[in-house]
Amino acid sequence: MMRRRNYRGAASPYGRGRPGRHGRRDEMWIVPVRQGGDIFYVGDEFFRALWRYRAELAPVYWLIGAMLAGAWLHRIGANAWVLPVLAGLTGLVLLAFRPVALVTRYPLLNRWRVRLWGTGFILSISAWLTVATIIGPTAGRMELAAFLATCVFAVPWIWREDRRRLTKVRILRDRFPDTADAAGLTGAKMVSAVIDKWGWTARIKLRRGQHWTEAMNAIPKLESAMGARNGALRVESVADDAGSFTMRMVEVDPHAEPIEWVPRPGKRNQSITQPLTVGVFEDGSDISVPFLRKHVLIGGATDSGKSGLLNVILARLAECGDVAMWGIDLKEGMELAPWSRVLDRPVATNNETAEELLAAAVDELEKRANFLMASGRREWDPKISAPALFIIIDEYAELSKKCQRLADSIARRGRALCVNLIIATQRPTQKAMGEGSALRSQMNIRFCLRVNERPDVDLILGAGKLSAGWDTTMFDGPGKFLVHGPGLDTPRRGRAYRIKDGEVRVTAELHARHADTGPAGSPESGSQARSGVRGSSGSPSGVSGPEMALWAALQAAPDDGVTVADLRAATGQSVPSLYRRLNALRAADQATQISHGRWRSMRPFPADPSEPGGDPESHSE
Ligand SMILES: Nc1ncnc2c1ncn2[C@@H]1O[C@H](COP(=O)(O)OP(=O)(O)OP(=O)(O)O)[C@@H](O)[C@H]1O
Repeated sequence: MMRRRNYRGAASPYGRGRPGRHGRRDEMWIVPVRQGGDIFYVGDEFFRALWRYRAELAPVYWLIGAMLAGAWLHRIGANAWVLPVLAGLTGLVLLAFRPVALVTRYPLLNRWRVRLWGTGFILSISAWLTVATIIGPTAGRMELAAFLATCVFAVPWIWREDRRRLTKVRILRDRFPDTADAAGLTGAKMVSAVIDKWGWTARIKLRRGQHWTEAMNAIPKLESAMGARNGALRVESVADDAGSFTMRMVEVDPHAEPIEWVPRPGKRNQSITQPLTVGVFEDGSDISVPFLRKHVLIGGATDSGKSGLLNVILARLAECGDVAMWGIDLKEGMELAPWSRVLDRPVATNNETAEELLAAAVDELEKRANFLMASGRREWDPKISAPALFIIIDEYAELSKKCQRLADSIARRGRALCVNLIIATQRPTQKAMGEGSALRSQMNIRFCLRVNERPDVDLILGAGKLSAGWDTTMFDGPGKFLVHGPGLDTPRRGRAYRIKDGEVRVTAELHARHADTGPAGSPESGSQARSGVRGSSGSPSGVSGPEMALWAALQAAPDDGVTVADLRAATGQSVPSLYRRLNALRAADQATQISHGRWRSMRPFPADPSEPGGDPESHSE
């Protein structure tokens, strides 16, 4: 078989058409030879460095560029002063109006500080060039002026956070071959790196024939080669490539100090269908927890940070447009009071109002179950018009037996229906959770903060967790926890964000669902507590939203249908939105128009739940 020839004419046994590697036994040594002597090599490296570090060297290039441009304009003649003036004006106009293409290419222009810097830069350089055109770039003190202006603009340019990060990435990448060599991973290359607050993460490509587990074994050597502290480095495999790995260097212990709360931008534009970030793992990565259709248990000793974590979860849920929340706080409503405008029902502060609230939740759950059965579906898909309902219970052990029975019922049946519990308690013993209750086993996400007794870990996280290495008795600061749940099955130490009282107030204000009416049981909220809930979307349709109210009204409609005016009253929706939904239901063969302006459901009797049915909500709103 003819072998393909490489570029030097040597036959490659691998037929790749490129030079073979040094040292193959059946191959002669091929040493790449540079044309020219050492001076060319040095020159080559020098120009490469000028290009590679162009961002850092930019101030020098500006200075040289300005001097050359000034000299050229001056040679053209004094009348050319109009050119730098026009160029400067164009720059200022572009900066002021920022065309989409420009901002897409340079997103930093969205920052006012960058624009301020840009305005100053354009004004200075066009003014200097105008004068240089008329009197010459070296006349008087023109060079000094250019040098000083360059220094002034270079400081923020060099100091920019992202530029410093970029420089650090480059240094890491350039040094990595030596580091890898020292750790016995000769030939490994850093392909990319990202710097963050706590350290950096890099993707490493190993030499062919090496496996990522070799990097795992080389961790102590890598730490030593990089001069890092013990335990600072983590190595993880890359799913689709056994010869690559991800290297995470934690330079600053993220848990050494409280981690400040980071709100999400925008107003209620998050969704419960996405995991919510509640804190930071010890390696600096975000703790993203999937709350959708999950019951949550938070356990820990006094002052371990349960209420703090509960506040973070509430803040994250408040940011979701497709979530409604109710609260029970038997510490006289102290913990949940700041959230009263976010909660869709007055906070229950005693066992009587808690019982009403939980009974309403069971009622809601049954309505949802009937609705899903009638529409042939099994799971509630939360959306703004049909939100997921979370019932937050601080200090569960204080609830009466009757309340606990209702909560147990919600825990058993509420998951698929998006009626979920978030419970905080110190020790979830069988007694505290209610005798004969299966509530604990229904909790799919469990946060275990510091506990005083080792067996409490098993109580909170589940039997066998302590012996499997989940131990929180040694945790020193408040807010530190281990979390167990779907996708969270290794004991990684996490710390919740610290959300201060002021931030709670700001978040609650930003995501307020209604005007404040005080806790349940207070005179001003009495009528609401009795009548049920505040409409989660301002409609009279209750927490399930207009979608379910519409469906219920269509199902209850007589044979000659229900009028659009009645549907409006039942759902609180506008006529165009109602017609949009009605047409979608009609297209799905679930509703029919009997006569002008009169509608009813096509399926007045509950369908067989095992039968795959249409989804009345699957149409765009
Ligand atoms: N993530 C956190 N980071 C830093 N400090 C925190 C954090 N969470 C809570 N703290 C602080 O720890 C202290 C106790 O917190 P918290 O009240 O939440 O504990 P707790 O477990 O609810 O206590 P208790 O059982 O007495 O209600 C408070 O001073 C709070 O500011």
